This record gives sequence, C-alpha cells and structure tokens, in this order.
Amino acid sequence: MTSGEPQTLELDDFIIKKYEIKKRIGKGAYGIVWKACERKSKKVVALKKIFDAFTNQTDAQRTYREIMFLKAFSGHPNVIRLLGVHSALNYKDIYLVFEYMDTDLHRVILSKDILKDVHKRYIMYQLLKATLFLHSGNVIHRDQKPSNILIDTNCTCKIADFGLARSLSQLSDTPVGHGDLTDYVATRWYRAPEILVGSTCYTKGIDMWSLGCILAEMLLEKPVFPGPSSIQQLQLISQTLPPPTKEDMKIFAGTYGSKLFSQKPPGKHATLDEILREAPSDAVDLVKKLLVLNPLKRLTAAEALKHDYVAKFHAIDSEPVLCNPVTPPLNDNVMLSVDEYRSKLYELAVAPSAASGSRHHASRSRRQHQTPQQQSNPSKNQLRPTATEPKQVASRPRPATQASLASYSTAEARRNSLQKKDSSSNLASSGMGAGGENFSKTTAKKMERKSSLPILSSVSAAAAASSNNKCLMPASKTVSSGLAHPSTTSQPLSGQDKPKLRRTSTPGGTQATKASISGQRQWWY
Ligand SMILES: Nc1ncnc2c1ncn2[C@@H]1O[C@H](COP(=O)(O)OP(=O)(O)OP(=O)(O)O)[C@@H](O)[C@H]1O
Repeated sequence: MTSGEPQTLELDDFIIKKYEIKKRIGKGAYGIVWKACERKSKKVVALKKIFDAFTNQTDAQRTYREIMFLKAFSGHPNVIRLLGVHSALNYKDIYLVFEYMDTDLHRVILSKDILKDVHKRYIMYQLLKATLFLHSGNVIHRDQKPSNILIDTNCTCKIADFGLARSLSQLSDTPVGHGDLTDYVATRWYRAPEILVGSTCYTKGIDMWSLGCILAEMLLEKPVFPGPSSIQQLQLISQTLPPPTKEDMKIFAGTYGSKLFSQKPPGKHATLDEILREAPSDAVDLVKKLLVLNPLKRLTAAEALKHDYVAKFHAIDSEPVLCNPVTPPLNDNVMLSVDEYRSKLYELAVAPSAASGSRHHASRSRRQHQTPQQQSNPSKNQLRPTATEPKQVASRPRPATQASLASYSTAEARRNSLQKKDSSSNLASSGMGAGGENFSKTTAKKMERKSSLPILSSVSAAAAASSNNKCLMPASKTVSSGLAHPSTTSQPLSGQDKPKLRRTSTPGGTQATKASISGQRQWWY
C-alpha cells in the first residue's frame, strides 16, 4: 500500500463495500476514525471503528454508554450526530458512523492564531448550549476536552465521545460512595478537583470545570493546568485559585484534598488574572466563575449562557432543554456481563443492514438472555429502530412538562428547512462538499447585527499541526489492535481538505422518540 492510500486493512469487507474510505483522520484510545463516503448516498461521514468494544465489562459498558447517550442527544445541533451502528464480523469490534466534521478544537488550538476573539466566544457559547442540553437530561459528559470537540469550517462545534457520560438520575439511587466513580478515567487536565481527590461529590459542576479549562486553553493557546500526575495537577490548581473557605473545604472532607487545600501550596503562584492577563476581561471573569474549587459555586450552564462573554450569541429560544431525564435502558450502577451489554446494544442500536453474519451473532447472543416467554414470543425481541431509521414521535398524550419539548420539535423542523435552504448557497461559496451547517435566517441576522464573525483565513494550520500532534493528552487506555498510543493522535489532513472557518450559527433541536423499557419511561432523540 502506498503512503497516499488510506489504510483499510482493519476494515471489514462489507464496510468497504458500503463506504469509500478517504483517509484516516483520527485515533483515540478506543478506536480509529476515517473520513469516508457512503457509496450509495455520496454522503461524507466519519467512520469510527471501536476495537475490542466488548473485551471486558468495563469496555462493554463504555461502548454501550457511548452509543446509548449518543442516540439520546444526537439531535442537538452541538452534539455529534450518530448516523448508524454496524457490528464487525468478528463480533468484537463495532463501527459507528457519524456526520463528518473538519477537525477538532485540539488541532485548531495547536495551530495557534486561528481563533479570533469572536470565534472563541462562539465556540464557548455552543459548548455551553450543548452542556445545558445534556444537563437538562440529568446527564454529565465527564470528558469534555478540546479533542472531543469537533469543529467545522463554519465554526460549528459538536461535542463527541460519550463513553464516560453518566446519568445522574441513576446515580442518585446509589448510596454515596458506592461504585459511582470507580470507572472515572477522564483526561486529567480537564478533570475537576473534587474528582482528582476522589470525592464522591458528583455534580454537573464536573463538566463546568472542564469548560473553564477549555476556555482558558483557547485564551492561552495551551492547557491551563497540564499536570503530569494527579498530585501535580492538584498542585497546579491550588497554586492558581484562591484558597478555599471553610465551607469549600467540606467538599474535600475525608480526602487527600483536605490536607492539600488547607496548606499553602508549594512552588510559584500566579492567579488566573495574571495567567490570563492578555485576555479580555469578560473572558477572564467567565473563567474565574467556572474554575472554582467548590463545584456548588461554579456557574451552571444556564447561568454561564447569561454571562457577558457569550452575550452576542445568547438567545434563549435557540437553547433547548429536555423536560425529562435521560436514562439508559440498563441500570448504570450495576455492572452487567459483556454479553448483556452486547445483546442490549444489538437490540437497540445496531443497523439491520450490517453484515448478516453479525446479525446472526446478535440474535444468538440475544437468545442466550431471553426468558422462556420471550423465546416463545420472538416478536418481543425484534430490533428497535436504528439510528439511521426515521424516529417516531410519541403518540401518547404528553404530560404538561413535555409540552415545551413538543413545541421545540416543531420549531426545529422549521429551522431545519431554513437550514436546508441556506446550506446550498453557503456550502457552494465555501467550496465545501460536506460537513458544514448553516445559519438559520433569524440567527444569522442576529449575528450580523450583534457581531461580525470574521472569516478565518484557514484552519489548514490546524490540520498540519495534527501531523506533529504527539500525544499531548494523558494516556488512559491501550488498545490491543496495533494502535501506537492510547491518547488522541491524529493524521494530517490533505491539502484539498484545508478548511476555512466561516461565520455560522446552528440553532436546532430534536425530534422526540419515546421508548418504554423495563417499565421506565425514557426519551431518545
Ligand atoms: N465525526 C468526526 N468527524 C471528524 N473527525 C472526527 C469525528 N469523530 C472523531 N474524529 C476525530 O477522531 C479523534 C478521535 O475520536 P474519538 O474521540 O471519538 O475517539 P476515542 O477513541 O473515543 O478517543 P479518546 O481517546 O478521547 O477516548 C477525534 O479527536 C477527532 O479528531
């Protein structure tokens, strides 16, 4: 194989038949991501292969969570859209098909000087908007970091990688301190101090801390707390933030943090004001209100959306929230067997269009977990609609609390049709084949009025930087399928894919589908 050809040896034949593989675009701890084109529809997609998705219970649970939460939140304009799921023939790996995005925020930051002030504000606004949506479903992402934030030439951002997401609704049933954080391996630099000290104080503030780190990193063009170990990470934090009050110390009671934060931190001290002295004052103010030791005192996503820093973009009617908590069909507190996770995933998410061999495996595995009644009544075990099939809107009367969701879906349909109209002209002018999203007319007007988001000359530097991107992220897991490094490393983007960031905004939302599983009401989007 020549160096210019995409390496597709890792891909099943049925995948290569269905998708033309363009190039490898990313590699994370769990898999490889390719840019691909679906042969039939000519749609450009990102194809992620998760290797050994079901090796052990932890991996199986991670795969299960990632797909379930993606299915639940994919309708939001700032959450990556999952288009389909296929099983590999070996029944160990799994393919996820996503909408394609040009690059990720990590690469953009690495390439320096690409993001102007207004882009940083717009990115932050979109991240807050997406986080508000997740939090309204009582779910925390737990792994927000620049490489998990995908971005396109229109400066549209989408949160990806839901492998560590958790439903707080399920956690609240758990006795405090029991098994709730044992699986927590999020990237250290963006990890909240309460997590670093092993506290069981488990709130949406975890994501707000990560967002503070991301904003600070955009402003500094380098990570704000790049600790090489958990202890040093905590030291960097304690050297920078104001000392905790007595009340704050309660958060760290009984943990390593109570000692660490009660002492004067060793080493050099520089406050956030000093570190961020070149940044606009409203940016520094928002960072200071997110990077707060006490998670209960950090701004919530809803509060942060009202902050001056994102005022140019804030529009409450395009910041959707969910009315009901999102809970995966299997209780997240109970570690199930590999086969149980696999069976449930196949039942709920894997496309029936995948290789027939994998369907055979899936049904065999499902049969192993069927009750005698289920076995005698196979219709109960038919595959549910897949991510690629049109979703059904619940037909049952909605309780009052669901009304806003219903009207939101209507508004979304309207916006989508506007977006379609706008997109042809915008894509044509940007020279993009795919991957871009566009303004709704209303928001575009609002943005023109309120701000002028300059067209960035190019994010090609971001692409180029990716070739030198030597694993800046702390490692979390080694993959056994020949991946060189457990962290996020990236392939260079080719010249023809050099994108330009252009002005855009993508309000939007979801279409609701309701499923009742195990007697629990759930909302999937
Ligand atoms: N939809 C997409 N479009 C374009 N690039 C993508 C897409 N999804 C992922 N990537 C690229 O692939 C990289 C790895 O993807 P992802 O984070 O999903 O993998 P992972 O194995 O879960 O990573 P991690 O090490 O963060 O757990 C991303 O940082 C990004 O650069």
